[in-house]
Amino acid sequence: MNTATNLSNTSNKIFQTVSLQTEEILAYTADIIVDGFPGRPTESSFNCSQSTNSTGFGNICIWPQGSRSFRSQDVNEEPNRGCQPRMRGFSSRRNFGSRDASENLSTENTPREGGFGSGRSFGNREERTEDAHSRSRGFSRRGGARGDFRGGRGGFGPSQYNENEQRERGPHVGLRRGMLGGPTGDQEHRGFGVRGTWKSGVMESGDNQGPKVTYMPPPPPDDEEAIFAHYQTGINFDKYDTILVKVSGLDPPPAILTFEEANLCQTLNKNIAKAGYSKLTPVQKYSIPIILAGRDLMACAQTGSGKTAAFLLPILAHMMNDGITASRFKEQQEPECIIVAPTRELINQIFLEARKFAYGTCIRPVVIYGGTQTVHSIRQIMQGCNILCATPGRLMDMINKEKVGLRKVKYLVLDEADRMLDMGFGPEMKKLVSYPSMPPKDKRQTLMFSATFPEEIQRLAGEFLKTEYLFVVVGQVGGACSDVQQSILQVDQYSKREKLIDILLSIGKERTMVFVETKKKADFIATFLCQEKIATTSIHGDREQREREEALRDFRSGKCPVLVATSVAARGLDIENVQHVVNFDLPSTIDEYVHRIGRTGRCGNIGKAISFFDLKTDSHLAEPLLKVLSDAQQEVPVWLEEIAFSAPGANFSIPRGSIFASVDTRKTYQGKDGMNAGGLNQSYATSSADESWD
Ligand SMILES: Nc1ncnc2c1ncn2[C@@H]1O[C@H](COP(=O)(O)OP(=O)(O)OP(=O)(O)O)[C@@H](O)[C@H]1O
Repeated sequence: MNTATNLSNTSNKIFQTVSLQTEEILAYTADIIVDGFPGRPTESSFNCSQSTNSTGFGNICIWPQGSRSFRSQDVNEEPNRGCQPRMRGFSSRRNFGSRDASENLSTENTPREGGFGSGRSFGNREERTEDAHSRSRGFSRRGGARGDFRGGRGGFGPSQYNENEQRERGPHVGLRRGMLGGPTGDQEHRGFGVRGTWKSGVMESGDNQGPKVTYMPPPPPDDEEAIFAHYQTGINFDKYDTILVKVSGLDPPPAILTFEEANLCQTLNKNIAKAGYSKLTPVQKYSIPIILAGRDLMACAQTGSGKTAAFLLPILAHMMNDGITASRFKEQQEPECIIVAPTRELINQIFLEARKFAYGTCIRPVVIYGGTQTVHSIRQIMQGCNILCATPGRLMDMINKEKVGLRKVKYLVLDEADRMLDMGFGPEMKKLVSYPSMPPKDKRQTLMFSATFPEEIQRLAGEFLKTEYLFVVVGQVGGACSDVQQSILQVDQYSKREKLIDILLSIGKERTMVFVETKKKADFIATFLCQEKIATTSIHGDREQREREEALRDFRSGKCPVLVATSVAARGLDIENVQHVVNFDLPSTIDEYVHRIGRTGRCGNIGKAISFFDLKTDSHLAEPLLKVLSDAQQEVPVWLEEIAFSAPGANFSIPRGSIFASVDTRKTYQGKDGMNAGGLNQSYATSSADESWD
């Protein structure tokens, strides 16, 4: 209660918030003294490198024992304190500076569920806000030493904090109340009105708008060995062949069984071999011929099953066949292919894949994303660009600056398409496809990939695709990868940290991603783990891009085998050897759960996912969790079953499609006379499948 009392002296408003959440706050924070969350000293400002080197804890730092609580005005003073792990445990200090606490409260008070317009509906739409983030970071710097608290950058006002925090909390639920669909498109105004940094649907680049982002990502290594570095497929790779594949839509071309059947050019075949690919995965067997045939495609396949190559290879093959010449230095580039993805790290990864497969050709892929210097993006583009890999905010910025022309776009790829079309990014995507110079859908090929595809999104996606698009489903739409052994443990908020430590100690040095619900908590938990001498780093949307990339490098290299992450790292990231995922907090939606646990068990390798289920907050997930577990042939705890069955409105007789669209929604929504029924529901099994579709 001391915490609450202190806070009440500061602000009644805050106090009210505290009163509601005191228990939770105490559970997380009362016995932790950390370095002024949400920020913590950067290495440069706090000389953390010493601590980093000596502890091997990456870029996580702990305040020394005896430091007082953090308040924003401390910013200028902290650099002299140094940075080292405390010697004692976590129990001694409960002294929270008011602002610090108010931020904690903002975090914990953010509702788990929120509808349209609640803020929740922005999900982790990190990209749209990239420059807004950057600007606020920049402003905070003015008040302190360069590179000081990142925590300052988001501002301390609870409302702003909440907004940032909510963005990171995974997919919103607002979508279900209708999103892109409005004919007037005024959702954009609704969606963006909350922030003053969005004009005409395009994020201001930062020019004349406060301090600019100066980060220039280092160029990736360009020696052949680095370009083609890959990890081994796992023991279950061949089991992919037993998964049922369903293709719906008119006249789908037959699947191919081998790379040779794709008739790719020699250079591409060489690159495929150097990448260590000898056998197609199911999504590749079906998607490659469909894309080669010039068809639009929506494809849904489990995490880690090779969706990236499934679209890159046929696009590259087309481009090679078309005899695309190297684009020359020009003020404005007109790429033939645009690929968009929701997070910076993911788009960078896709770019690296594109670079790998395009190696030795004159096709030039380029990547641009937020959190980096705009001029750097412009420079990259101007040097020539055939395939533009971009996050939405930066892409729209470059289009508006006339650095990217859309006239020649033949291929538009939405990776993590359900995320790209939901409330967070949907308006930008709609803007992109309705841009005057963007070829209409019948003049371009539009391709969408994800492991999850809620029905509402499928319907929205239809607007972007030609009517006769094909829909490929490998396994169950929204199904978890069966190579991930899933366990659900009942753990309440107060016991989570202790349980996490137990798990991590038993895991040893195996690479583990720990997902939490908020950016703030990511910092808390990462610091807590460092304090416990577990080398940990963190990634979330409040970290500077440089720090995010450094965190990923440290995690990939094994320097920090534990990565605490928000949903920003839930989708797409393909990191070798991630053996465990821990959902310290369960996400708010089942789809997000599927993506998170899919960071392990990739490409036929096996992995484990442990999730803490808190009865107070996670009961709404019991039913969909039960379905995901049973579909993936996982053990379902009896208690989970009981909760699921006792949940109000629980109804296990509902068809799966109402939660997991196991059918093409065109069938559901267009009725018998819509899409030719003869063209729908062709089911295929790649081999020996003895299961049937439900
Ligand atoms: N045919 C193949 N043979 C060997 N390795 C492959 C093959 N296809 C893909 N891979 C590798 O499998 C890993 C996972 O692929 P990828 O990242 O494309 O999966 P994904 O389906 O997009 O996953 P997510 O849903 O998480 O985004 C990558 O390391 C990729 O290089």
